[in-house]
Amino acid sequence: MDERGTNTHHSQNMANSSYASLFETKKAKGSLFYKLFATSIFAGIISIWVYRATHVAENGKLAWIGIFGAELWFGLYWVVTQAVRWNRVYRNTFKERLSQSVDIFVCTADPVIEPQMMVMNTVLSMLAYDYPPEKLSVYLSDDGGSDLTFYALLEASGFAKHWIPYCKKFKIEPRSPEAHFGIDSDELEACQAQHFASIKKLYEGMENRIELAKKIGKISKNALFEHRGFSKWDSFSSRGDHDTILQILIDGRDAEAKDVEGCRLPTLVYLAREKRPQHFHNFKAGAMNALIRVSSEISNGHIILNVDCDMYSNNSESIRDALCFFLDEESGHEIAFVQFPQNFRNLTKNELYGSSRRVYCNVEMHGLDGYGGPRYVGTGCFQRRDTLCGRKWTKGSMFEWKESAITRIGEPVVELEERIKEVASCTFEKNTPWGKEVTYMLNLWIVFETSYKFLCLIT
Ligand SMILES: O=c1ccn([C@@H]2O[C@H](COP(=O)(O)OP(=O)(O)O[C@H]3O[C@H](CO)[C@@H](O)[C@H](O)[C@H]3O)[C@@H](O)[C@H]2O)c(=O)[nH]1
Ligand SMILES: [Mn+2]
Repeated sequence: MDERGTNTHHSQNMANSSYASLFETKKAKGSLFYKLFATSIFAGIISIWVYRATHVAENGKLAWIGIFGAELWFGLYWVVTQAVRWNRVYRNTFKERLSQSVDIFVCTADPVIEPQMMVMNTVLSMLAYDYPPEKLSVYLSDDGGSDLTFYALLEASGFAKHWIPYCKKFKIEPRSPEAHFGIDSDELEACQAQHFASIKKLYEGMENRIELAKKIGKISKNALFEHRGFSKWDSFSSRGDHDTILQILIDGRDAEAKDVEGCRLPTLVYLAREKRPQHFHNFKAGAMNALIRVSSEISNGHIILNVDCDMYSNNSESIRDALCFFLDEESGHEIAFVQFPQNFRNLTKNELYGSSRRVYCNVEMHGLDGYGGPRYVGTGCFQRRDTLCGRKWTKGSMFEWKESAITRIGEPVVELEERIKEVASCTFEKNTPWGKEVTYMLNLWIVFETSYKFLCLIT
């Protein structure tokens, strides 16, 4: 793989224009030392083999065979592990000049095993990304078709008006409320401590209302009457048999959609795609397909981020980090996705089960990156919308950003929702070019459909 950002081709480019790379690639520090060290170990292994082969034991032949076999296996294993350690590269971003629109898809499927508060923490951490709100849209796909999840999202959209400005003001990391409220408030500065207490109270209020609604099995009468969205459940028979429910909870086009400090808010959409018993729904892949189509009619973001509902963003700058790769003028057009592998929270220092996946994340992924890119890991992945919609890669072609159609400006929300409901129907993919060519069958397209270079960024 070429050494993007540091090679000679790049320096020529620098001389010709004012082009500045958006990321740099650095070889691992001490790589020469490591190679020498590895070579010396390899020499040691060979000497052991030679010694063993030339010193066949007279007595105890069985033991000799056993030991030689073990040494051969160890040597072989050691050589194989070097493949992902030999050529490590690390990448850093430069986050200026980023202006693309981004659509975030959060998928949930079961209102019981994926509790509402967990899902809302995911959504809130996405809404609070450090990125211009008018270029950010968050879509919650609810395959459980639960009015309780819809209610929780409605509550979260209200809480977001306090949470987003709080995060920005105090540069909170990470931006999942639950993770933040777990910290020790005694360590905060006096001015933040006061805000911390009041926003925590708001959060607990929201949590209590959601848990109460769950307990009594229905949404509080007030909320029911307040929001037109609940009427969509009138024709709902079961989670496997219902019409599309699409609700734009925060309309980013509306200049009046503001947080408590008067700043614009990102768009927030609830989608429960149509489900019918006679049509197979294809799990997360089916949800992703519906989300791609629905979002193309609402925000049509250039870049799509998909996350499972059981993870939250750990770094509010991830969008800008990812864009630095996609927007690189020299090689950005060769990159189909940038991913942030999932990590676990609350690991103990001495955890024994390999859950921190240190070697995988800090060594082997970079090792594979050195050869052109690691494999796709499913969630936490930024993708170009056009690559998901069947754009073919041709060598040397530069990627052109098309501005999203602005025809929707001025169209009332209710009409917009009704018009695009159809693209989330369970029969949309039948006998249409979309169904034949585009259908995003979970993860497989990456392997079979693209010849892009894949890139991995771990922060
Ligand atoms: O009908 C369904 C079933 C699942 N999901 C969602 O899909 C996500 C992943 O499903 P899960 O059952 O949690 O699978 P995991 O094995 O935990 O997921 C890993 O493996 C999947 C398949 O490779 C990837 O898509 C995921 O991103 C990756 O985290 C979750 O957010 C679900 O809510 C739906 O939206 N609709
Ligand atoms: Mn999961």
